[in-house]
Amino acid sequence: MRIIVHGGAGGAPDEPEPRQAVLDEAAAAGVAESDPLSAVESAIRVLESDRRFNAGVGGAVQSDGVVRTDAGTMTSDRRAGAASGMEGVEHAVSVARAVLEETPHVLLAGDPAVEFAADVGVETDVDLFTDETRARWEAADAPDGSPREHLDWLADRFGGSTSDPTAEASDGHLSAKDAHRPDHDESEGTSAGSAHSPRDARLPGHDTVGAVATDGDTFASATSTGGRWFALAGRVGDVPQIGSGFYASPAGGASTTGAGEDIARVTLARRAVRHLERGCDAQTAADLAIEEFGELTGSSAGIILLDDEGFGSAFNSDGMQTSTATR
Ligand SMILES: NC(=O)C[C@H](N)C(=O)O
Repeated sequence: MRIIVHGGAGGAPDEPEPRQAVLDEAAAAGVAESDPLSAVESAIRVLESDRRFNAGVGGAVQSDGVVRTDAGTMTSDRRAGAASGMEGVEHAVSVARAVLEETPHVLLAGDPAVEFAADVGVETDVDLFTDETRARWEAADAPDGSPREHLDWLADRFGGSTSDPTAEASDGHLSAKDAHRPDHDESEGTSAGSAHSPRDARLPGHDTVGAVATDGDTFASATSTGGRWFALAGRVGDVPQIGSGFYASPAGGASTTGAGEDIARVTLARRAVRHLERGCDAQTAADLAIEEFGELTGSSAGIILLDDEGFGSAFNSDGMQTSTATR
C-alpha cells in the first residue's frame, strides 16, 4: 500500500510540527489498511478528529454560525460517493464512503444526509466547535437575518469580495484573486511554508484534508472539509464535487485543496488525472494542473496525486503540508 495525505493549502501554518505529526499519523493509519478505500477513509478520519484542520472538529463556520461538513471519495473503477452541508457530522468521509457503497447515488446533501449518516452508523450531533472556532466566530460579529443580510455583512467585512470570504483584506491578507503568480517557482515541494513571492495569498481556513492511496492495482482518493470561513450558509464548495475536490481513474487519483469555487470552475482533480492518463508522471501532472489552475483563475490551490509509480504534489499558496507512507 502507498498513501499520500495533505493538510490543506493556504498560509504557512502556525503549528507546522504538531500538524505534521498528525499528518504522519494519518498516513500511518491509512497505509496499515488492506484496500485503498479503507486507507483513505482511515487517514482522513484521523485528520477530521484533529482541531488543527478544517475538517470535522475545527471546521469553518458559515454565515449563520453553523459548521457544515463536506466530503467525497472515489475509486479507480469510478465508483464515487459524497456528502455535503452536514451539521454535527465529524466523519464526513465515512458518510461519503457509505454513499458510494450503499446507495445508487453520488451525492447526498443537508439534513437528509445527516439522517443517512445516523442510519449507517456514523456518529451525528457532534460538537464541531473548538475554543478557537468559537472565539473567531464571536469576533466576527455576524448579523442574524436573511441570506441577503449575510451577503451584505460579508461584503462589508471582506472588502466586497463575497466570492472569496476567507480573504481577510482587513488583516493585510491578500485576496485569492491577488495570488496569481505566473512566475511561480515550478520546483516547489511539499513542505510547509516554502518561500514564495510576497504576492502569495494567505488564506486562513484552507485546511481541508485529503488522501490518495493505491494497493498497486487500484486507487482511491478522498477529501474532507468544513468549507470556507464565513461563507454564505448553505454554500457547498469543490470538495464533494466529483472531479473538483477528488477524482480517481485507472491511471491514478487526486485530492485538491484551496479556493473551492475556482477549483470547481476548472474541475482541478479531473484535469490533473487527465494528465496522468496522457502519460505524465504524478509530479509533472501536479505541476501542470496547478500551473493551469493559476493561469485560468488567478487563484490559490494545492493538489496531491498518486499514480502506479510515485507521488506528486504542487501548490501555489504559501504552504501545503503532506505526508507519505509505503508498506
Ligand atoms: N479549505 C479548503 O481547501 C477549502 C475547500 N476547498 C472549500 O472551498 O470548501
